[in-house]
Amino acid sequence: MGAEVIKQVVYTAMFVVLVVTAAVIVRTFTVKPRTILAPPCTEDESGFIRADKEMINRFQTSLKFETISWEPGVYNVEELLNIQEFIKSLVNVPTFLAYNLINLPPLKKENVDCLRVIQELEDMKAQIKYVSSSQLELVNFVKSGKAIKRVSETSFVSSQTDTAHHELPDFTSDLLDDNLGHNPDITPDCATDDADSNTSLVSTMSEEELPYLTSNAVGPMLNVAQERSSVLNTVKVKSRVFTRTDKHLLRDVPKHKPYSYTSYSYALQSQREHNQEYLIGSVVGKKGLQHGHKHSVNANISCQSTTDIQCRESINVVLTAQMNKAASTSKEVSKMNCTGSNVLASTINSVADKDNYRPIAIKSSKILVTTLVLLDRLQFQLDTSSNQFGFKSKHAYPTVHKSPLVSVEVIANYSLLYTVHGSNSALKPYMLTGHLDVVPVPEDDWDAPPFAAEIKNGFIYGRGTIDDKHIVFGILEALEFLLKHDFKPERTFYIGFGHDEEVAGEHGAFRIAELLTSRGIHLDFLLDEGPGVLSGVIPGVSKPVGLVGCSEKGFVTLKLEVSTSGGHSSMPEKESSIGILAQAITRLETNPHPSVFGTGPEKGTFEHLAPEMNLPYKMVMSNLWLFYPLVSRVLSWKPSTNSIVRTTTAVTQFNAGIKPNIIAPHAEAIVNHRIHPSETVQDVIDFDKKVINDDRVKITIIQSQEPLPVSSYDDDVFGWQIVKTSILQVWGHYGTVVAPGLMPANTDTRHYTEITENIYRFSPSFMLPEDLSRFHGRNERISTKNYEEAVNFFYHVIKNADKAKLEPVHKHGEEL
Ligand SMILES: CCCCCCCC/C=C\CCCCCCCC(=O)N[C@@H](CC(N)=O)C(=O)O
Repeated sequence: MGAEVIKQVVYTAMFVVLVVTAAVIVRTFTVKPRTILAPPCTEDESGFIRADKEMINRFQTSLKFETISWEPGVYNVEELLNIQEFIKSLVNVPTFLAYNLINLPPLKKENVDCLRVIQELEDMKAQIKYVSSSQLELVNFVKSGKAIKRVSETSFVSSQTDTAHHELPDFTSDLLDDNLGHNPDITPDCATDDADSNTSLVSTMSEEELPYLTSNAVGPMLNVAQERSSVLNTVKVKSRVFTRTDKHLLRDVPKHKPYSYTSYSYALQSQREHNQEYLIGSVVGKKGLQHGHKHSVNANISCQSTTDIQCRESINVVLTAQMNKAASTSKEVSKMNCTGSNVLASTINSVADKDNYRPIAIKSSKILVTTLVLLDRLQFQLDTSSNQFGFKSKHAYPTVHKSPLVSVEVIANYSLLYTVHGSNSALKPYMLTGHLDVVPVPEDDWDAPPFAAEIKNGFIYGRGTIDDKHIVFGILEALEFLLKHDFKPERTFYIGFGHDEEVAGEHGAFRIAELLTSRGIHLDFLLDEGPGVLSGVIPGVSKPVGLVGCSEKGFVTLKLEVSTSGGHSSMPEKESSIGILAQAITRLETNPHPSVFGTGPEKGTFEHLAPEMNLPYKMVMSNLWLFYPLVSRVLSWKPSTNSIVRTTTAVTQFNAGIKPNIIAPHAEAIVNHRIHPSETVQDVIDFDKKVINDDRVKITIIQSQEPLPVSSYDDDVFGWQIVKTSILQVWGHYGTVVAPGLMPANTDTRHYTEITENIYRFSPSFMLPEDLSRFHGRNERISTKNYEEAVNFFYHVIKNADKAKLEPVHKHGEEL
């Protein structure tokens, strides 16, 4: 009886194995490539867009500009004076960015949304927690007269002195009378009084001291910065006072206008004697007199310290003080249009010429980057309806910018929205997006300088080459070519270039999406940056894979903190804050989030690629129902493939301790998770808490974003097919196959989920495994050939998407 049962079990098991094996074999040999439905472009319509010298040159020029939006504004004062000239010299540089810098229309006060500016100022105050105490500190400095005294005591060397002393504004008085920026009684007339008291104050100063007085907004700033810095070295401060800045920096006020300006810019630079660290501060101010009434004095102060972040904070305090003042004059809005705007306008006018209010973001070998996130917060709404950009004839893409079919809007001061008007309003519009900003270069040990756009062995090196200026300029080149060849689209499409994607797009893409939503626009599909054409990256596939992100991982950034009593290092407790936190971090790293492979769009990746794989892989990948655990394990080995298998954990910052013999009472770390689409932010936190299992570790959320929805990659979905077909048109001759996938990083697409269900992420970059680390890393580059392919890719997208519907091209489609 027992033997009979065993026999039955063995037979059953053999039968099961046989059936499974048969199923695996059948499946392996019957999988077929997916259908392409979208119509390819015909050669005669297109020709091929050849990347000639000019096209490459336009792209190279774009790489010499850096637009970063994530650090507080920092100017290299030494070079400020060159900028105006530099900008002028750019007028004929045929680049899109040059147009951005040069040809924006002048600020029109009547178009400034005052209430919004003021609201933004208020928001800003709320965000900057340390402001009130530091501001008080500054004001007290000034009130006690310490500031001036201290500045005078420091060994200043004046390189230039101003000859028109009696006209110098006193920024200190602004700070004082402003009463921390909350005095609602401040009016333009108060500014008149300020100016008078300045004069008397000035008259008590000796000739030599004058420059220091005029820098008295910087003086306390430096003092605060120095006080906060724990370095006790003597600081030698070199004062450089620029003469009347209308000569150097500011515009000449047209004589016929019934107002006049006196404008000033002062800069201080200090150099620590031994370690060559620099502290640079600048004050830019403007006093306006209009119709006999003096307007307020405004100042903007910026500072850079190579070593002391506190310094920058203190400078922001002063800037905020000025802004607070502006906000407090809201009563006067109607009279003065918008005082908040004046603060900014004075800043802007100080570095740009007459017709430009736009801040400058340039980096070349000569000019240092300036970044203006503080200004970003104050978003002017410009009236661009007249489309009066002065760049048209000079611009690199004149046809695009002249075409009656194209309108351009500046969004949130820096971002751009192009509308290419189609003739058939029955066709649902689509959108192409990219971003203008780049990430900084933390180290410059590149094979070629990161902002020189040098070509070496056929590759253009530069920050932004693959992230993401090739998209911005690829789209513009393709559109220029098409319009030149009389292309008149039937389907309307939008092109959105955000300016702050690298910091989550909360100003640029967010506002573009908001605007489109307010216009009731719903898109058929949207295409943004994403993975690319990957060769040798996906295991088992020898052909290049055009991987299109159909979803995007979410993220949560957590702060982990441990606080203990600290104390003398000679009598330590058994555990320290650092030790406890380190243990928590170790637990997180040694207990990765579980594999959820196969529950998101990565399943589609392998379903699409299985038919293209070599036999063993083909067998495994076309039978994921059986081999999930094995595949998941193999994919976990490499960071790039591991990123699609699970929610990842990256410990990105760790801070604790100040001195070798002090036990750090406080330790904190930042952990950045990228969340797989089948999980949520809460799942991740719950998991972490369980793994850490220590109540002494306080966990707070810094920022989070749920994973984005999965867009359809069915054969009958228009957008998917457009992207797929266009990839094959450009890279098909390499035997490229297209597959849907999961975008492991984030893009601007998070802001567009309300206006379309079909979001695809694909960068027209040909990538080998070693190229993946070039994103945000060293030696970012693109081959000139690849750039040409990028342009042609967008050419095909625009042509393909202009068709009304999909038509089958291959008949052999079969579901897996
Ligand atoms: C079997 C499939 C293997 C899949 C391999 C994945 C290969 C991925 C290839 C390229 C990834 C491209 C990553 C570019 C990221 C650019 C976007 C970015 O950096 N975003 C930032 C900022 C933001 N928008 O939040 C980010 O932190 O994610």
